[in-house]
Amino acid sequence: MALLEVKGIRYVKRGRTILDIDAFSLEEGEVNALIGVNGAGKTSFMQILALLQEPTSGELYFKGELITKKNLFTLRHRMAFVFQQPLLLDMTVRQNIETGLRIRKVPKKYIHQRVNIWLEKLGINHLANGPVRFLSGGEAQRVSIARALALEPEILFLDEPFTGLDSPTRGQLLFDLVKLLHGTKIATLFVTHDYAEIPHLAHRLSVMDQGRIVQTGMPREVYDTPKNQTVVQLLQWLPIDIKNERKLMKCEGGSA
Ligand SMILES: Nc1ncnc2c1ncn2[C@@H]1O[C@H](COP(=O)(O)OP(=O)(O)OP(=O)(O)O)[C@@H](O)[C@H]1O
Repeated sequence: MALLEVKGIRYVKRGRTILDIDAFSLEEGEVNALIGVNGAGKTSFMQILALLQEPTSGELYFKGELITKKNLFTLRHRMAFVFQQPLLLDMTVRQNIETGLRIRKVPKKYIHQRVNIWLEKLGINHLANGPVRFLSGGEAQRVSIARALALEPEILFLDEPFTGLDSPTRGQLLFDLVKLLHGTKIATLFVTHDYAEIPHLAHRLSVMDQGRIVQTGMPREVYDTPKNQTVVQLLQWLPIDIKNERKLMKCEGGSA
């Protein structure tokens, strides 16, 4: 069963249809990369999935249960969001991670221990008691990811989390995140404009165009059988390893 499922979502703003999505699902434990040109509707869609925005019409289901105003608040607490900008509070690193746990009413006695675990996992132990205002972009994004993962969400939304980071910082953070996510059952939807991240991180790829999901599938599948010209055009920027992987499979007698 899908963890999160969309049925016939429309999102209209100032008379304009921003999203018109027949069906979409996020499966348990999967990392799904959402791509599309600027303005395609990725952030709007993610905010609706994360229950931060209400669609104009349509239905969302969490583990088969219809999401309504009644269960919205509880279900939102089973999700976490990492924004493009870390959006940290002007306090210490530790306090930033603790705040979300307090809001979600995690018992006090567990908070310190849980924060320690995620400080360690994100490699930011040494920054714990310092103010966030002196952090570099990469460090701040690590805090933001630690804050989200410390909530132990069932679904994680990452909206271009590596934007603005230099290549080595981005590469290391990506490497660490892959290890963390693939070692958990957290379903993740991440928006990216850097297609080099896709083969490392994503089990599935979803392509968005003008407010619609035009194709979803394994990255190589989508690359091999693009549904339309938009997908073809976008995927010409896919990194060489996906293309090579396809050739490699052929050489090894694979079916690709
Ligand atoms: N509150 C709003 N009111 C009116 N239009 C909006 C609103 N929010 C988003 N839009 C429009 O909806 C479209 C989709 O925006 P969105 O930010 O979701 O796209 P995106 O794919 O995330 O873009 P990018 O890659 O540039 O971040 C854009 O044309 C945007 O101008």
